[in-house]
Amino acid sequence: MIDRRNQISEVVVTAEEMRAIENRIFAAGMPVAALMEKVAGLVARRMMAEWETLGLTSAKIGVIVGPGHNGGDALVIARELHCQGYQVAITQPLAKLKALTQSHAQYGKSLGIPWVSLGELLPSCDILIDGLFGFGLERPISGDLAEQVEQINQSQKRVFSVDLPSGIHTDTGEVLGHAIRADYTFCLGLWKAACLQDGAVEYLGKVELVDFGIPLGDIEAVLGESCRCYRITRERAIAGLPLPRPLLSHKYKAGHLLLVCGSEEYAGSAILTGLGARASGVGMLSIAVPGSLKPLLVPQLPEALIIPCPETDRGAIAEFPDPLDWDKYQAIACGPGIGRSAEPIISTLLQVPTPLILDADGLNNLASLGISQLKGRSAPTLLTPHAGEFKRLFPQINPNVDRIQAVRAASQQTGAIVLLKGARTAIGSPTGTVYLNPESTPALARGGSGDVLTGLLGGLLAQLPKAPEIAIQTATWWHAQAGILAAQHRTPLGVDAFHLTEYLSQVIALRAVIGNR
Ligand SMILES: NC(=O)C1=CN([C@@H]2O[C@H](COP(=O)(O)OP(=O)(O)OC[C@H]3O[C@@H](n4cnc5c(N)ncnc54)[C@H](O)[C@@H]3O)[C@@H](O)[C@H]2O)[C@H](O)CC1
Ligand SMILES: [K+]
Repeated sequence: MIDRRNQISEVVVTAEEMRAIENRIFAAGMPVAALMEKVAGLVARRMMAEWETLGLTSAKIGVIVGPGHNGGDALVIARELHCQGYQVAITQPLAKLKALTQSHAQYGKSLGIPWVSLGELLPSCDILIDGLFGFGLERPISGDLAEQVEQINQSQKRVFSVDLPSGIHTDTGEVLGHAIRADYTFCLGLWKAACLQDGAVEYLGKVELVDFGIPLGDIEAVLGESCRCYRITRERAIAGLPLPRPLLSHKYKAGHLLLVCGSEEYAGSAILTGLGARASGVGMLSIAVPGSLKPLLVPQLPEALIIPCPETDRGAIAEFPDPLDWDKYQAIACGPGIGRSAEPIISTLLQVPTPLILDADGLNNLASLGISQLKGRSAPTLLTPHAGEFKRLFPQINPNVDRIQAVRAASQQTGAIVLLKGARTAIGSPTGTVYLNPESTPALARGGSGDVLTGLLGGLLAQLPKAPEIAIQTATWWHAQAGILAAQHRTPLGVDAFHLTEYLSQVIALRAVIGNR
């Protein structure tokens, strides 16, 4: 039972995949009308439960019915609400309806549910149900329909979307011309990719999956093993925590991380990255910084071994001290605050056969060297760009539309794991698998928060050097959850990077419910 719920909640599909899964169900004998009845009945019950919680049981309901089966779902919902005593009215912007949708419309009319224009509906209802389009949207919304969508958005009514906010592209999350802004989206059966794409974030409102019992066998038959897209659930993230620690552990068994960060100009970066790493529970932490930063770091991170490096005349790391025993590190994380002229440092690190994270100026220097430098790497490389850094590294790939395809392409091009930061951070692996973080907070859009992630990820990677794809999912989820908790306690304005580091342990203690792990 629990197993099914966990598995379903981590699957992410495209429109094409959803249609193929649905077709298998129909081919096996499930009548289309029966499935619609089941799905829409579940949604109607969830809506009524939600309105009870919100104190909206006497709300007047306006239902927007589109031409396809999304409209059919909306009609079943409208009928159920009407039968339960809700005051319901329907608007149908397009005359032509698919046969099943037409049949539900006919029955709805026979029950006396009023059919009105949008102009009449809007002033007379409190809540709107959006059943205009679902995953069948095939072209931009235009003309009179576009005007109606804008009227809906301007009406400020509470909108509950069925499957997706109408006008949102199911795979990319793009607004196709115009889209309805939902307050609540009930995604049907499996998570559609749009629910985890940045482009749709402002249109989705609160999102909820309505599991209607799709057989796991049908999902597996369609998705197979390769090119899968996963939502990073709490369970997936917790599975990557290096807990429980072995009872007979010692510090060198919990990984040794080398951070390479900081410069005279960005001295604080080294501290924030170090504090992020500290929260990971890493056994040993070494931090290579320009020599003059050592006195600054020791009081902040007394447990760390500080490696003072020769400096450039601008106070950046010029080179690593010689000799440096690279073999003792299980992971290296480089970039925060190192400055733009650190190409020799990056070139050296690329030769080291140890899992390597590059972030911030580590990425900008890599862009100057060229991503072809990654080809010869014998250990995993993890790149953690924001959209600007991503564009410098991959000028041919647009990171702002379909972020799933963007990270997949970048990862396959370089052989590196590529994490594209955003409201819904996307992580691509060279196998084609993509991982998406479902929840975050704009409070994290702030200088230094990425440094904390780099440290945290480095610390986890040092403990899981053979499982970089697990470490990066856990770090991404953990960092975002710490931001959410910090924003709850301190308001979104109080989530500076330093305080964020203090919430990393708290979030594990509170949210992971790890018991005695
Ligand atoms: N996933 C499932 O197993 C179930 C899904 N259900 C619901 O069905 C829709 C998908 O239904 P479909 O009929 O394929 O598509 P839509 O309702 O989204 O609309 C298609 C309809 O609209 C026309 N159209 C497309 N784009 C435009 C446009 N820009 N302007 C005008 N008209 C457009 C197109 O020609 C079609 O006629 C899914 O989202 C669920 O809500 C089932 O009810 C249950 C099982
Ligand atoms: K919809």
